[in-house]
Parts: sequence; structure tokens; C-alpha cells
Amino acid sequence: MTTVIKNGTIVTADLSYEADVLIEGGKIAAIGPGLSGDEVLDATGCYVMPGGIDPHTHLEMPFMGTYSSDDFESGTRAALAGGTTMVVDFALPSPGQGLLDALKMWDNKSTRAHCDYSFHMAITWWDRQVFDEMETVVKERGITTFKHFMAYKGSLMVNDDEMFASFRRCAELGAIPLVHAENGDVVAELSAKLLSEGNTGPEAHAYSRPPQVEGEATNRAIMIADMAGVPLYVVHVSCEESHEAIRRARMQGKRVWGEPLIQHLTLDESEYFNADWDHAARRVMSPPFRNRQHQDSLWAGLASGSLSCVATDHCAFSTDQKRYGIGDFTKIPNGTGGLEDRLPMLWTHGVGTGRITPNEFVAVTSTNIAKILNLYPRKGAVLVGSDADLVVWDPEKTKTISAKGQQSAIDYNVFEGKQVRGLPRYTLSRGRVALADGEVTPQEGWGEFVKRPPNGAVNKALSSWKALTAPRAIERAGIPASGV
Ligand SMILES: NC(=O)NCCC(=O)O
Ligand SMILES: [Zn+2]
Ligand SMILES: [Zn+2]
Repeated sequence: MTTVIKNGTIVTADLSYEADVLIEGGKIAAIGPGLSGDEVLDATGCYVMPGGIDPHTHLEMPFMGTYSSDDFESGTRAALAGGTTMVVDFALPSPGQGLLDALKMWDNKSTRAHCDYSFHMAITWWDRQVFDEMETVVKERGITTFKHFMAYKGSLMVNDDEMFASFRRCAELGAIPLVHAENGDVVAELSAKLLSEGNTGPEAHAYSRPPQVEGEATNRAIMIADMAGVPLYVVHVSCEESHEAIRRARMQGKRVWGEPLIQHLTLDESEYFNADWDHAARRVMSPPFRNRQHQDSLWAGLASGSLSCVATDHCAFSTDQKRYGIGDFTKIPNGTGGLEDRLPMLWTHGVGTGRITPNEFVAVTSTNIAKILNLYPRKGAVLVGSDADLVVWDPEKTKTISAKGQQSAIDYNVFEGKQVRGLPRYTLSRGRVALADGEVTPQEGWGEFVKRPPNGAVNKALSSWKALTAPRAIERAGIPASGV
């Protein structure tokens, strides 16, 4: 059985051209004019693009005394509805739990996925067992990215010595460390002060995490990565202070990537000042939403290339869950949703306004992360031999975002009422039509785990450079290297 996508314009990260796409056995079999197949999908007036890859989700994540409400079933269904065909979630060992033990739990959760997926592994504590198991995680499980929380003191946070040790281990294994960059010590102090002064509402969450805590931590992580000789990926970059540190590092030749979220690009801090407690609490996430200047900085980063990927950090909690924090903002579960809305919102506010081109849209939603994660060209590409993870994008299709009818399991949507122009006509997961004209055809368990090889090109280049420039002992005539 073959499928052909006809009459569309193929849009990739570097080219736009008219051609049909033939799919066979879940892969792209041919690209060119006048192709035919058993099933025909009409793409007249549409762009045929690589499906979105969301590199940052938390599905059924145990966090702050509860679990995020979207699991791999509803979460990946939401992804496909919005044109995303792969998600990368975080396996999260509790302190003291082995990495391989935690992975078993994520393997169980993810059996329900409707689209392909991979994992990042979180380093939430440090000892010899973690050091040893990192090798198995990379070499046997094909998980080559390790996340470090510099915030959430007392639960997920790791200190600088642990981070440096883990970053060095990543360098040895050809893996990439990720950081949630916020200074957790300062956040804890500011939170306690705000609470003691009677600032208990959701707006105090934003006051407790000013841009400086993010800028400082981003810069610290960049320097630690440089000293460890490893590339670095900074998740949910929300402000100019953090972006500036990444921009500067990249200009110095350091291998650093920054990931803004669609929420930070399109929603601002005024959401926390809303008189309705529920409205404000539903938008509590870390880092918090910022002001217009920070948003402009993030958009400029996408246009100029100093920021690389747009994600969601999809971590959805219901209103009832958010209400755990009435009277104490530090107990509001941190996280927002966005899987179904990332692509339409970015197209509308990015391509629709001229801030980014359609090719840049493909780069920041799919191709760049596929390259960073060493998945390209299996994913993130429209090439013969690539997986047929594709979206047929109708730039004229409109809708008003609403929790009514959304795929996510929660009872609201942080983008409620936003108008979007640009939506998928079809979403294909390895050739299977999973969305057609707004209707999802779910298939639980269709999604496959995607292994990733270590030692991508950037790791290789950086380790060569670090070996060449490593400190060397000076040999001196008559002076032995070791003491007499
Ligand atoms: N971002 C957030 O508030 N929740 C999810 C966990 C994290 O990424 O920090
Ligand atoms: Zn985070
Ligand atoms: Zn996250």
C-alpha cells in the first residue's frame, strides 16, 4: 500500500519547491512531479513539511505531589492534532533511584503513545551508580541527552559539583547535557521572603524568579560545560539575560543551543496579575512568563539563529491540581500545556507576522532539534529514505483555540481565545494518516521508541578541539615530572 501527497509545495529548513511525495512502508519512497499511489492526499494550496518534533514534554510526570495530567496517550494525541509527530520526554529518577530503574517506569508509560518518541534522562542525584549507569543508558538504550535541574531545591536540583561531574561523564560518552537554568538557592530565598511578607498568590511565583536567576544560572552552566568540554542545550530560555549568555557563548565558538517555548514567545507576565486566581495559577510555570522586551529578544534569537528550537515543556495540570497552591504559591504545580498549539501559534505569530520565514519555521520546530539529537535525516527531513513523519500545512485554515474540543485531558487552555491562521490538513506518523481535516484517528501503541546514536558531529568536533587545546605539562631539562 502506497500513499501519495499531491499538488503541494514542499517546505524544508532550506528549500521550498513544488513536488509530490510518495510514501511506502512508513518511509518517503520518492519525491518529484506526477507521482501516483494507492491512497491520494490532496495538498493543493498547502505546504508539505517535516512533522514537528517537540524536544521537551513531561507526560504523566510525578511532580510537586501529583502527576501531570496528560499521559502518553492524550499527550501524543494532542501532538498529532497540532502537526507534531515526535516528542522527547524526560525519564526522571527520584533521588536515590537508579537510572535504569526509572527508565523501566517510562517504558511502561510510553507504550500508549500514538506517535514516535524518545527520552532524555534526568540526573537528579549523583554517585558511582549514576556514573556507571549513564554508559548503559547511552550505549544500550540510545538515550544521549541528560537533563540537570539547577532549580527545585530539595527535590530535583543538583549542585555545581554534581553538574560538573555529570557534564564530564557526558563528554566521555559523546552525550549532551541539558539544563533547566534557574538559580535554585536564590529562588528558595526569594520565595520564603515573599511568603513571610504575605505574598501568597500566583503573581509571587513570577516575583520569586526574576530574569537574573535565569541569566546567572545559564551563564554558570555554559562555563561549567566549557570546562567539562561538552556541548550544552539550555531548555525553556525565557528572557534576554539567558539569551544574552547563549548569544555571547555562541559568538565565542562555544557549542550552546537555546530553546524558547511557544508560551514565553506569545504570553506575557500580565497573565499573573489577573484578578481570577485560577486564571493566574493555570499559567504558573518555571521560568514564568516575561514582558514584551524579553519576548522581542526571543523572537530576534529565532530569526538570527542564536536560539535554535521552539518547544512546549508540555506539563499540564488541571485546575483542581493547581488549587493545591491556594494560600501558598510555592505549592502550585509548575507547568503549562501547549502540544496541540505549538505549531499553529508559532506559524500565526512568527510566519504570519514576518518575524520568521516558513523555512525557519521548519528549522526551529523540527530540523534543528533532529540534528542536535542526531536523528537527522531519519526525522526532521523531507528526503527519500526519511521516516514519513509529515504535516500537510494549510496556511489559510483558521480556528479559535479553546479547551472545548482539545485533545489534552485538562479543563482549560492557556491560549484560550487566541485566533490562529495556519493548521494541519493532514498529519502523518510513519506514513499513517493520524489527522485529516481536524479529525484525529488515534492508534494507541503506534508510536515507537527512537534510539539515538551518541557522538554526533558537534560532540566529535568539540572533543577534538578540547584534546588539541588541553593543558600540557612543560618538560624541563633535568627536572623530573614527579617529585624525587
Ligand atoms: N516548567 C515547568 O514549570 N514545569 C515542568 C518542569 C520543568 O521543566 O521545570
Ligand atoms: Zn524546567
Ligand atoms: Zn520541563
